[in-house]
Amino acid sequence: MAVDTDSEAAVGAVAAVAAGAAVAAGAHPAGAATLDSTDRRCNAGNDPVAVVELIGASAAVAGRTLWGGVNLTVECGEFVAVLGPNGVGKSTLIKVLLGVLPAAAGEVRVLGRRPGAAGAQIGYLPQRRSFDASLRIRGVDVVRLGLDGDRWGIPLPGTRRFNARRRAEQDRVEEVIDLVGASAYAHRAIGECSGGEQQRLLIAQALVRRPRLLVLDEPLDSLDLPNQASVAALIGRISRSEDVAVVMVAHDVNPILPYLDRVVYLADGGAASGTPEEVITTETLSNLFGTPVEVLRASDGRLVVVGGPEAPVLHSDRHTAAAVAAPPAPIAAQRLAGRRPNGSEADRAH
Ligand SMILES: Nc1ncnc2c1ncn2[C@@H]1O[C@H](COP(=O)(O)OP(=O)(O)OP(=O)(O)O)[C@@H](O)[C@H]1O
Repeated sequence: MAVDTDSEAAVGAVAAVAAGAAVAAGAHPAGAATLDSTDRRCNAGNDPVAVVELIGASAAVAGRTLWGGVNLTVECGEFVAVLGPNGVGKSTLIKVLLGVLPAAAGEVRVLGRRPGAAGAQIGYLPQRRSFDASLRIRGVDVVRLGLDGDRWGIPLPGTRRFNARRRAEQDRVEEVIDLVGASAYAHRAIGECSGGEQQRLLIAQALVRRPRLLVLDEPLDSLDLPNQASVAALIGRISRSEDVAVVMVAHDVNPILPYLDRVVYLADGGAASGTPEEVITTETLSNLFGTPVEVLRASDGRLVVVGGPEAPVLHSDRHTAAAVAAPPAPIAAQRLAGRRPNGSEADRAH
């Protein structure tokens, strides 16, 4: 979200970002229960409920079908990218997962429930956030808004229960700041932090309630290449260490390629899903877009897409067509091979 120089607007932006977390938190009354981590682990891979499941799903806005036939299963701790050209409906897919927009057809389940019903277990980072340099709110306070940004009323301090909850919350805020590597600057004003530092703090905010699903809308947008690489590595590490499934909209797959389990590639009316090796191929993308598309692999493992309506994995800056990609990022075949084998077919529907 862009913020102008008016500091009031900037404060509004903080609230709006917190509201992003709160949208995900839904009407869940924040409290000690939300800090309990005992029910959020992957259960050694035996969890019977997929975190996200789409079966033949399609979406439409203003009577226009954006994409359709999406089949996707995201298991606990998996990292999935949503790819496709500008305006194809990537953010719309996120709206469907959050329950903001109903699917036009097919079935969508999030943590075994209808979208929107499991809000407290979803951390959400909306698209295009930034803070004005004059904003004085500290990073740690922005993270804390992820815990209590949706809490109304004045708490009654002094009680043992209140104090215990405050301590637990404080511990969690510090823990998650440490997790994203933001301890060195979390007590500075957020407006003084760099774009990459702000992004880490916002990821901490989305994680602070220990969500089982992290939904990120272009979190690498507007970061320089080194920051794209380090934030991508952070998200990949968190998906494993915190057992949180990640669904991330991306315009350039290369920074996240080493960490991905699956991709969903959206095209006008259709979609393809599967492992990156299955989907990001000359054959699959040519079929999907109905026009010749060539996928080239550079010697350092980067993927370059040539042709088609747009080359979404080609460029790191979504506003230029320059063939710049992430730092060396070979596909970690062993990582992909080590993941759950189910759902690995490239589905195509058009
Ligand atoms: N409320 C709405 N009414 C009408 N059209 C809409 C509405 N919301 C989104 N759209 C249209 O739906 C299409 C998909 O939008 P969406 O934001 O999901 O695309 P996207 O793939 O995320 O795009 P980008 O990569 O540019 O962020 C766009 O053409 C957009 O203009």
